[in-house]
Amino acid sequence: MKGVVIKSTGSWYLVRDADGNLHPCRLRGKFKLKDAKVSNPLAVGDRVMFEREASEENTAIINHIEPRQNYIIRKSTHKTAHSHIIAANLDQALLVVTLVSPRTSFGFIDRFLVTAEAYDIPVTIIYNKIDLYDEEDRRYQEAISGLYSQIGYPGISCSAEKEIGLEAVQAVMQDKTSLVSGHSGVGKSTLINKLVPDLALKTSEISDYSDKGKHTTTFAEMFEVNPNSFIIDTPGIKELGLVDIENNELGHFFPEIRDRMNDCKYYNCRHLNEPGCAVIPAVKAGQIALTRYESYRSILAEEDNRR
Ligand SMILES: Nc1nc2c(ncn2[C@@H]2O[C@H](COP(=O)(O)OP(=O)(O)OP(=O)(O)O)[C@@H](O)[C@H]2O)c(=O)[nH]1
Ligand SMILES: [Zn+2]
Repeated sequence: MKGVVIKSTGSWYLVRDADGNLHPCRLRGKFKLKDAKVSNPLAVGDRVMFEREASEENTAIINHIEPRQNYIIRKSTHKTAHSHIIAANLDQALLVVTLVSPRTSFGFIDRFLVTAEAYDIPVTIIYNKIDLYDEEDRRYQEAISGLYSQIGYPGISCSAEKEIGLEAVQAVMQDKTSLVSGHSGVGKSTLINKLVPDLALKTSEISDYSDKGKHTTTFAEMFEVNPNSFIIDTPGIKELGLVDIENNELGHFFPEIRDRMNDCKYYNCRHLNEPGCAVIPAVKAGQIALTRYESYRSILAEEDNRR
């Protein structure tokens, strides 16, 4: 049978078949880790084939993993330790941010976008808590969402709590598997609760299975919004770890820098103070937002420090 992993605990997996039935599964022993730097062979979102074992009543065995279209990892903070695959086969990421209560920083947003670019995952930014806006906040919001949509990250404004604008969120999720991210307190849980019918029921159904496993540490869970649309929630994961980015590659992950860097005089221009740089004049002329350029510089400096 075919299915999708909706929960992974490390030692066993919960797989959803095409009819929506859940199957606790184990991985056939022959699966070795192909990538030695990664600690888990299978993650939420993986498409698998599985079969029931005659001897075991309740557990099925996964015997095939489909190649991944993409995946996101969490890098370990220890240099020697393994990275963890958080989720696989994502169509898009929805980054939930708030301009008030609390205000999401540009640094946080841009870092997330760089990672998503590196993984080639499209991002829509969800501006939540618009019910708290005053006139000034509204203007600010328009400027910020204008800035990001021009670069290629469309925005949706909503209030999860007051149920404003949720149809638009639903529309972008339709027929897709979406990762929902955002820092603590932006309203991810509130939003997911409004979007996923019977969420409490589904959560308890999943945790019924979890109790049977020994290691229940979970990194991500997948929920059905409707038969063709899924959300991947990553409780406890605030940021995606930056992937390894070579020194002069970072510009590739800022679309507005990427568009101009071919005109720089030096092929390895870092767009800091090099002569003949095509990026710096665009920042000065206001064609590239200063906040974006500052994020670029700050990520670059951090990468330098890690070397
Ligand atoms: N005014 C207002 N408050 C909201 C809205 N959405 C969520 N909240 C409130 O914001 C607080 C945080 O919401 P959560 O849904 O718990 O946020 P979260 O992103 O899941 O936070 P973590 O679980 O810490 O990751 C709660 O008190 C919510 O009631 C909104 O649209 N408007
Ligand atoms: Zn340059």
